[in-house]
Amino acid sequence: MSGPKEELGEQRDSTKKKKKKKKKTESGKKRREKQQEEEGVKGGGGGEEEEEEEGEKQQVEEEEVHSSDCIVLRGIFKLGKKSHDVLLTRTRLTWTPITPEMPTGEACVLQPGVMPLQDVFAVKVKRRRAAGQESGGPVLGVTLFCSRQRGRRLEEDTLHLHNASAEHTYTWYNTLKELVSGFSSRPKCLKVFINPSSHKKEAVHIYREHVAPLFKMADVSTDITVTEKKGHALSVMKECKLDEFDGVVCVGGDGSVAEVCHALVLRAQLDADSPEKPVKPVLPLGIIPAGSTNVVSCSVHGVRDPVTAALHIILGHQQQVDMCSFSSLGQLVCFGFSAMFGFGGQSLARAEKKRWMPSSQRREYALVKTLARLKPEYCHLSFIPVTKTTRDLFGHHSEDEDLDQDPGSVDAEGEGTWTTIKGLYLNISVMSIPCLSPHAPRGLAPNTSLANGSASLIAVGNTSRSEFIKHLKRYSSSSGQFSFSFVETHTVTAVRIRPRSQRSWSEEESEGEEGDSKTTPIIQTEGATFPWNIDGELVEIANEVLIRVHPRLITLYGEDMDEAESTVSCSCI
Ligand SMILES: Nc1ncnc2c1ncn2[C@@H]1O[C@H](COP(=O)(O)OP(=O)(O)OP(=O)(O)O)[C@@H](O)[C@H]1O
Repeated sequence: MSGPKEELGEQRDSTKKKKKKKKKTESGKKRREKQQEEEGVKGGGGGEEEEEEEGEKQQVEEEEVHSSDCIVLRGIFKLGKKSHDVLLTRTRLTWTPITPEMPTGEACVLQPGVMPLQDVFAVKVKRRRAAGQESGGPVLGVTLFCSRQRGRRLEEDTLHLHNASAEHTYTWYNTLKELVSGFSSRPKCLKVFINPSSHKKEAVHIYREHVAPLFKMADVSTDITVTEKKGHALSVMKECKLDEFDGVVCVGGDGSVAEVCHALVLRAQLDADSPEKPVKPVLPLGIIPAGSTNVVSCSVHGVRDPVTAALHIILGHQQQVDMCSFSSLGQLVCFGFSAMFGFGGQSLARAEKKRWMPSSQRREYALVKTLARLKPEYCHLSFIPVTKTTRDLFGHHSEDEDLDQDPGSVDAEGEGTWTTIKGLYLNISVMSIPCLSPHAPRGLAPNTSLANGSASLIAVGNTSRSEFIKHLKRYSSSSGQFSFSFVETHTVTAVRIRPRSQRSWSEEESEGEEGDSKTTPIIQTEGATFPWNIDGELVEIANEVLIRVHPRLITLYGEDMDEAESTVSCSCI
C-alpha cells in the first residue's frame, strides 16, 4: 500500500510525464482558463520544481499541465481484492488494476473504472468495528457514496477504496470532501413539508425510510413540518425565515406540490412587494412522490421513486419549469401546472364524494360513472396562440365549433391576439408541463415541455362515448390520442374558458345522486359553480377562468424527462 510520501512522489512524476504528453493535446484558450481556475483549489500539478521555474517557458508549461483535467491526488488502493492505481482530478476518480508484467513481455490491456465526482454525494472514512461499536476502530480506507443511473431511476451506490494507512486515507478523505462540497447547486439546508394524509398515509414513512437517511449521509440538514391540514404549508411558508434554507422539499402528491409551489410564488411576491405580478421564488423545490397522483414529480424524475427524487435534490440537479396562474373575475385562485375542465373536473368531483373508498377504487368508480353520464359543456374558449396561425395540430376542427377572431382582442400589453372558439366540449385541458405518469408515459400533454414558455391546450369536442373512450385509451399507448377530428390542440400563452350553461354542474349532479356526499369541495366560490381539476385538486369556480402561462416561474429539483417509466394502465376502460 502506498503511504502519503509515496503518493506525493507519484504525483510529481505524473505531472512531469503529463507535461511532455500534453504539449500535443493542448487546445483553446477557454479550456486553459477553465483549468487554471480549477487549479485554484488544490495545486494539482504544483511542486517546488515548478515554483522555481520562471519566464515564458514556465508559463507555457503550466498551461500545458492544466490543459486537461489535472491530477489532484494519485495513490494505490485496493478495490475489491485487487490493487489499483487511483487518480483523482477535480472532476472524476479513475482506477486501473495493477497487474504484474507478463513473462512474455506482452502488454495487458486494462479498462480503467471511472466515477464522475458530480455523481458522488458523500465521502466517509471506513473503519473496522466490532458489532455494537459506534466509534473508533482502525482505518480501512475511504468510501464514496454516489448515484448510479439505471433507466430513469437514480440508485445509491458505493465505492470502497481500501488502504490501511490512516494518513493516506485522511489525505484522500479531506480532498474528496472538499471537491464534493464545491458543487454550488447542492443544498445544505432544506425546509421539508410532509403531508401525512397523502395517498395511503405513507408520506412520513417514505420520508423516514428512503429520504432522511440519504439527506443525513449527504450532510443535508432539514427543518420538517408535518402538515396538519390543507393550507398549513401555505401559512408556514408565509411566515418562515427562508434565507436559512437552500431549498424546499414537499413530500406528498400533486395537491401538496401545487400548494407549496403556490406558497413559494406568493411568498416571493410578498418579499418583492409585487401584489399583482408573479415573482420567481429564489428557492428550488424538491418533490418526494407520495401521493395518489404524482405527475409533477414524474415530469421531472420520469419515475415515481422517492430515492430518485432524493438523489436529484442532493446532487442539486435543477430544472426551470413554467407555471400557470388561474384567476376568476380578476381574483387569483391559485398557481399551478395543469387544469382540466369538463370530464376531468367532473370525474374528480365524483371521486371526492367517495372519499371513504380506497383512492384507486374511488378514481375508477368516478371515471366509469362520469363516462356513463358523459355530457358536453357549451363554452366560449379563448386563447392566445404562440404562433400567429391558430391551427389544429392535425388540421382538423370540430364540427360543433365556429372559429372566429375576437375583435379588438390584442391585449393591452401587446402579448398577442386572442382567438375565440365557441362550441360543445367534453373536456378542456391546459397544461404547462407534459404531465408524465406511469399511465400516460409520454404525458397527458406531450406537445409541451417543462420550460418552453407555453402551455398545451387540448380541447376535446363533442363526440360519441365510444370515440371519447378510444381517445382516452390512447394516452396509455405511445401516441395517436390527438388524431381524432373532435380533438384540437394549440400551443398557447393564455386561455380563457367561459362555460355558458345556465345551470351549474353540481345542481344537475345532485338531482341524479344518491346523496352520499359527506365532503365539501376543497375550494368553494359563491354562485353556480363548475368543477375544475387543478393539479389533482377539486376547485369549484363560477364563471370564467383565465389561465396565464408564466415562463420558468419555478425551479424544481430534477431533469427534463421525455418519457416516464410505464406501468399497467387502468383496467376500467
Ligand atoms: N394533514 C392533512 N390532512 C388533510 N389534508 C391535508 C393535510 N396536509 C395537507 N393536506 C392537503 O391534502 C391535499 C391532497 O394532498 P396530496 O395531493 O399530497 O395527496 P394525494 O393523495 O395525491 O391527493 P388526494 O388525497 O386528493 O388523492 C392537499 O391539498 C394538501 O394541502
